[in-house]
Amino acid sequence: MKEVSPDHLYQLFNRSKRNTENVIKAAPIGICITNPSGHFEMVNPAYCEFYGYREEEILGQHFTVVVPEAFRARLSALHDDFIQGNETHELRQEWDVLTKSGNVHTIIAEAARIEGEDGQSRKVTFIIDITQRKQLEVRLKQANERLDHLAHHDELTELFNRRAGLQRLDEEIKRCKRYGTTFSIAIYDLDDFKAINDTYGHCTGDTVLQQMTALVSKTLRDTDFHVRLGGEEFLIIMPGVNAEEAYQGMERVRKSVAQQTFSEHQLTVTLSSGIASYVEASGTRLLDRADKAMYQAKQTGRNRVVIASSSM
Ligand SMILES: Nc1nc2c(ncn2[C@@H]2O[C@H](COP(=O)(O)OP(=O)(O)OP(=O)(O)O)[C@@H](O)[C@H]2O)c(=O)[nH]1
Repeated sequence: MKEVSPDHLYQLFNRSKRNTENVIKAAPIGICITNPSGHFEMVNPAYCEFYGYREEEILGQHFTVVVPEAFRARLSALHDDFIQGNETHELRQEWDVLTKSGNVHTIIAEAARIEGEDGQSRKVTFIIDITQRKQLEVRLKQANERLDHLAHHDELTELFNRRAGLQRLDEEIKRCKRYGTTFSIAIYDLDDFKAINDTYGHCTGDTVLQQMTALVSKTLRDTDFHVRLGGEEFLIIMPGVNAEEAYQGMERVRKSVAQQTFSEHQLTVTLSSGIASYVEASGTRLLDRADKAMYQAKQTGRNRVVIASSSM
């Protein structure tokens, strides 16, 4: 075997060191090396650019200069554990970090332990900026929540829509069948609402619907489920409530609507309502009975609440 001279070995070592340094310098991701006490010993240009520091500014500083105040103690402890080889956390982690100008970014950091020339451990950290991806994820989550909301709510009044209402009605019937409890529904409809649209326009009509439904929701119990069935017809599902209690509740609603004025034109409106209670009926049958009671309320002069009779 050919013998390698110490000089040659030294040259090879230096070349390898230079090569490593060049690779680190050219790397498109941020890389830093911290010493056992957590101070920066090396930062590459991508690291400096990301944090907005010049190399000479950041070298020698404690690495927590790029960590938001709230995480500093925790990250310092993790750094110590890592240097000592006691890390229990995942090496690849997501963190919020702080740039020189005070902006918070999100990074993925991955770390490796190396040995320094003094024989002590060093931590090499590789960082990838995922701020934009994070922001997109947040926007996507918000868009999905909005879509989900739209799927179950009416856009004008923000009440539950017909589909969500009918689904809830079926669930309530199942619950009552199973536990032998009861519930009531009320259907209500504004009286002569067409006249408001015809006189003041559709926009004013919309405002009246929004303000009136908000007032009704405020008057109801938290456990009641308020639904826009369509147009100016609404449904209220009242769990655990019998017909008489539902009547009292709807009388309260009817009176508060009749006493209030709506829109910039200070309009007054009244409503007619029909009530039906659960008696081993299907959702459709229950709606039908409440609808007939409401029709009777309209027929007998409007601005009133009628409980469905057993013959309905
Ligand atoms: N502004 C507005 N009007 C609506 C909306 N949905 C339904 N309407 C109106 O509500 C009115 C309903 O009219 P009708 O069915 O004749 O009922 P009404 O005038 O309230 O009379 P009664 O129910 O018999 O007391 C129509 O003018 C519809 O255009 C809506 O989202 N916005």
